[in-house]
Amino acid sequence: MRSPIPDYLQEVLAACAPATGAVADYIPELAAADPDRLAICIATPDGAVYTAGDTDVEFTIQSMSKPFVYALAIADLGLKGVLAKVDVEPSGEAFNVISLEEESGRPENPMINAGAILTHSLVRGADDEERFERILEMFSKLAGRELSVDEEVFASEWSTTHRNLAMGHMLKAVGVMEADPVRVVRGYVRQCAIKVTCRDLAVMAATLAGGGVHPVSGERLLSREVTRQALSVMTTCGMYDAAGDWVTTVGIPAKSGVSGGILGALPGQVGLAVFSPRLDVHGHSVRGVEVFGRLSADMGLHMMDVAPQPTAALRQQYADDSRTVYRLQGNLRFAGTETVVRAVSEADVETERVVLDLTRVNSVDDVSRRMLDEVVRRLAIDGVRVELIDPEGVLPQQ
Ligand SMILES: NC(=O)CC[C@H](N)C(=O)O
Repeated sequence: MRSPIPDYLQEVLAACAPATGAVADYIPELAAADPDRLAICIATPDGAVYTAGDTDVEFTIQSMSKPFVYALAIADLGLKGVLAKVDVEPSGEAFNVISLEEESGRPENPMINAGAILTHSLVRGADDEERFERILEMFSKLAGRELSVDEEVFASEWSTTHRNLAMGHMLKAVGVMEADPVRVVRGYVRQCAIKVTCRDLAVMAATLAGGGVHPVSGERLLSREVTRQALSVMTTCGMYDAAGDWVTTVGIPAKSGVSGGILGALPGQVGLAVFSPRLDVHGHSVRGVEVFGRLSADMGLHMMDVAPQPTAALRQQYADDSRTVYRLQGNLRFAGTETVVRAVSEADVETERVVLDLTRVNSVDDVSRRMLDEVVRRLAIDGVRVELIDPEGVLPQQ
């Protein structure tokens, strides 16, 4: 059978209105982009990739680099170290606004330029070359292929980036950034000029959606904690002064870039990317926003969309002469496991044995494991022996 998913993406593409808006031209070389390109790509955390349109056309990553460099800085320095330098508050302002928090002198968040420039400076490296090489290497791993810099776009932005240089000098002047501001901004502009395709972005996003594990290589590239932090700031700050509108309508942690790409990562489900260079007033791709809205609505991807009937964790419960059996199912997290704990607490177990049957359970998170341990311990105090049936070994070892 031919998968219906590429056909669906093709349909979304065909239904797109002709793009309005204009390509970014404050970076002169970006004005040369073909404004009517359009690509959509989705990638699952287990490595399936679906594409439609110009998915293999290269463009520069621009601000979509920011969450990944933020992740690298945290991996290098620890979250506390990074938070001491860059806050995580949505600024509600444009990406290129020149501002710092009054008291702390920190940029408001790592998704606006001021925060991203400082974040770049925090990546480990003996000098700027090594720092940049580490970023490029990480991006290549995330994309699953060797990436390189678009030297024309780099030179073009570097020769006109007075605003970013002003931010670099300001960060240095207030003492929140240690490194040389001109070198850091140069590195940041190079980071923005790394070339990617829509497919690369979807795969990179799928790594975030998969909790830091690369969808194709299976390699863990980011820890769960770092991934969570990157996704969180994407949610609150990734779309700058349109973040509230985006979160409420689309509901997918995302990051846009002035080259016309938007990448989104829905935790546990899917990585998405759209490319269409014409931009709105916020610097987001006009058709990118439109397509994300449609994909989210069609595929039920809004992260706040609560499933009407989550699968019950307790599938069946019965007792015979000698034992009370609880059959559990699905992915056990706090809310589901609580229903099991409640059932056992309220049952007044009269048999000598209790069986907790996990045969149909797919996964058990840490808190659920602790809750089940506590059930076993408390029943033992009451003189009830608990037998755990876990043929697939889903219960995490302590
Ligand atoms: N929003 C963006 O993509 C901005 C990135 C661009 N390199 C800049 O610093 O202005």
